[in-house]
Formats: sequence, C-alpha cells, structure tokens
Amino acid sequence: MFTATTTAPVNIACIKYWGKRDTKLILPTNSSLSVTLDQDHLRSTTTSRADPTFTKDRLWLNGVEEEIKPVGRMATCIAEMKRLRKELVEKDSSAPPLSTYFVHIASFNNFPTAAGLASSASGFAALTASLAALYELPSAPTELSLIARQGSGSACRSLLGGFVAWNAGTLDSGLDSHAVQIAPETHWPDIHALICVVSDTKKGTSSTSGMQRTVETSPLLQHRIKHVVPQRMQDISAAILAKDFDRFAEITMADSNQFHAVCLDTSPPIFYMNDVSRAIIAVIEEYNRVGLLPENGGKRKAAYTYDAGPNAVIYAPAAHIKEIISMIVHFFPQQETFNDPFGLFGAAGVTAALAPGFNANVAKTWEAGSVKSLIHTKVGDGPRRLGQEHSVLGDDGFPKYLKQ
Ligand SMILES: Nc1ncnc2c1ncn2[C@@H]1O[C@H](COP(=O)(O)OP(=O)(O)OP(=O)(O)O)[C@@H](O)[C@H]1O
Ligand SMILES: C[C@@](O)(CCOP(=O)(O)OP(=O)(O)O)CC(=O)O
Repeated sequence: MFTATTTAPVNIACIKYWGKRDTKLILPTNSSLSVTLDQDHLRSTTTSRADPTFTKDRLWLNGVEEEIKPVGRMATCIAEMKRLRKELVEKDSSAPPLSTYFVHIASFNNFPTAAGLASSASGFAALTASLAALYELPSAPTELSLIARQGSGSACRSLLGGFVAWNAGTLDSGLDSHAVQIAPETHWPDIHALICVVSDTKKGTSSTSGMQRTVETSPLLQHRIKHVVPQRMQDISAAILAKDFDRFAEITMADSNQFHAVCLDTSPPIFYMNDVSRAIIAVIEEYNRVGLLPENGGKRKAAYTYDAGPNAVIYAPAAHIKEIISMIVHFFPQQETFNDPFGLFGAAGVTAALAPGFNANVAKTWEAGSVKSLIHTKVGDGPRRLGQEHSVLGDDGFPKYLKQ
C-alpha cells in the first residue's frame, strides 16, 4: 500500500503578506515573516494514498468530500507533486510509477476551518508534505514551499518551523519566491502565543479577494511595499536573531496595524477587526505602557497581531503569559473552561487579575463570551511524518471518519 500521513502547523505572520503580483502562481507584492505555531495544539493531519485501482484524484476535508476543480489551487499542487515524482522515477526505474496513479487524500483540522485561524496555511502545507512523503521525494522544505505557495500563499511558510521568511522574489517564474528559515524554534523557544478567538465563523471578505482589491485600489499599499516592508524584514530578522522581544513586539504590532490600515485604504474599505479586537489592542498597549516604565524594566512584554479576521494572536515571552491571560479574562470573561496546556493555573482554573499600575479604564468589561475561547501555544517545528497507525484514510482508501 502506498500511503503517507503528516501533520503541518499553522503560522501567524508578524510581517503580513497582502497583495499578489501574479494571482495564478501566487507571487506576492512583498516579503513576509511568520512564527510557526506548535502542532501539539493546532494542526492539519493529512493522509495521501496512491493506488492503481483509484479512478480519480479525490480529497476529503474534515470528512466531507471537496471538489478538486480542474485548474484550481488543489489540482495545481497535486499536479506539481506528481511532476516531481515523475522526475524521480525517470532517474530511478526501480521506483514504482506512483505519479501515474490517482490519489485519495483525507485531511482533518483540529481547529475551526476558514475562520481566520490560518487553516489554509496548515492545510496546504500538510497536503504538500504528505504527498512528498508518499512520493519519497528528497526535496528540501524550501523547495516544497514553492508548491505549497501555489495552494495558498501563506502555506509556504508552514513548511518550516520556528521563524520563517517568505522572500517575495523577483523572477516571473516564481522560482525565487519561497520560504526560508530565519531561526529554528529551538533558537527562541521562549516565544509563546495566546490566540483570542473572537469569532470562529467564516469571514465576509476572503484574503484572496480582499488583497486583490487592495492591490487595485490602495495607494497606501504601494508605499508599504516600497518603503516600509523591506526595512521591517531586516529589522525583525535581526530582532529574532538577537532574541530582542521588545523590538520584535514593536515591529509586529506596527505591521499588523499597517496591514489593517491598507484594508481601510481599499475601495470599498475592508474591516476585519471589530470592537472586541480593538479593545484587546487597547489592553495590550496599556500593558506595554506599564512595562515600558523605567522602574518596570523599560520593555514591551506582549505583541498583538491580527490576520484577515477579528481574532487576536498575542505573542509574549513564556514568563508573561499567565499575567496576560488573567488580564484578558478580566476584560473578557470566559464561558468556556480554559484548556491550560502548560498548567499555569491550578485546579481552580483561571483567575482574573490586572498587573500593578495597570489603568483599568482603557477598556470596559465585556459580556461573557465576547472572546469565545483562548488557545495557549508556542513556537513550534515544521511538518511531521506520522506512522501508519495515524492514517486518517482507512484500508479501503476512504476517510476513516466521515462527517455525519
Ligand atoms: N486541512 C486542509 N487540507 C486542505 N485544504 C484545506 C485544509 N484546511 C483548509 N483548507 C483550504 O483552505 C480553505 C480555507 O481558507 P481561508 O483562507 O478561507 O481560511 P483560513 O485559512 O482559516 O483563514 P486565513 O487564511 O484568513 O487565516 C478551505 O476552504 C480549504 O480549501
Ligand atoms: C492576512 C494574511 O493572513 C493573509 C494570508 O493570505 P492567504 O495566504 O490566505 O491568501 P491566498 O494566497 O490568496 O490563499 C497575512 C499572512 O498570513 O501573511
């Protein structure tokens, strides 16, 4: 049986990708940089199988079959991976001709799909990684990132762990538009992330259509591409290598805010953040104001960032996460029990509290459930190959779990 299972992580950008110069090849207008999050908490799990008895390529996402559109993104990724397998077989005639067989692919996300939690990133990275394992390709993650990129731009960064840059590249072919690791997760394992889930329903304007509208209409985007992002890419890479959280936080928050400013500068304007998102910004800004006081060490202690949706991702050194959760819970009381993967709070659970000197008037206390849930995770590694026992395809070649 020719089959392989892999998991792939989500990544959340600190320097945002927003805009394409080539919509078919998915080539961006600017470079971007992200933190890969730990697959122990958020992941896509994908099994691929090639079999001479299959009659067409098929894919099931969360137990529901998705159509593979003939020239769509999914079909492109599968075709590109088959091309690499074919090249391998041409060099080694003893290798089975797997590229001539159809594939069945099943994938599950252990978090909400299409809810602004970067499921397309982990999803296309897991698809690419599982086909690479199935086809026994010797390709390095950077080479595979060229293919995942054609599924969803941000997916190329999920092929690597740690701190990852997607270099925009300049070639029309896109061959230099790939992901590279700035530093592995082991370089700075102290970076933790708290995801504040404000909404887990499908968003109004997809990233794909929203960013093209911005390219077509926003003058501010041109300034960002030419005069802002190149310097920020250099500065945040240097901050990561120096483990300088204060600088990392300053750049991350500035870039999130500029990304949402170019959305507002789009015609018609796009609004991804809501009042809850903005209240979280106010809370983190106040927390940093206190941290920046000379008597408190003079440094920022947390960084917010928002993708194309209202959910906040707060990056912070591990030592501050407990204080941050208590502060968020103070303003945004929880209905769901906080799943405490790092055991920060005892059996009694999360308690609301504010740091000394914090001005409680920066935000009101929201009604319970305004922030639906909190996910605590940290920087993590790149895709993992799993054993056959983890396959999400059954021996019959169909998903083990179909949605009822
Ligand atoms: N595990 C997966 N395997 C394959 N494709 C997936 C997987 N998960 C998500 N996708 C694809 O990604 C699409 C969702 O992407 P979309 O950009 O709308 O949401 P998102 O990635 O959660 O949000 P965002 O990119 O704004 O953070 C799905 O409809 C599906 O086509
Ligand atoms: C705001 C972002 O999350 C946008 C992600 O856009 P996508 O990668 O989802 O877009 P497509 O390439 O069209 O699939 C910023 C980022 O991840 O860098």
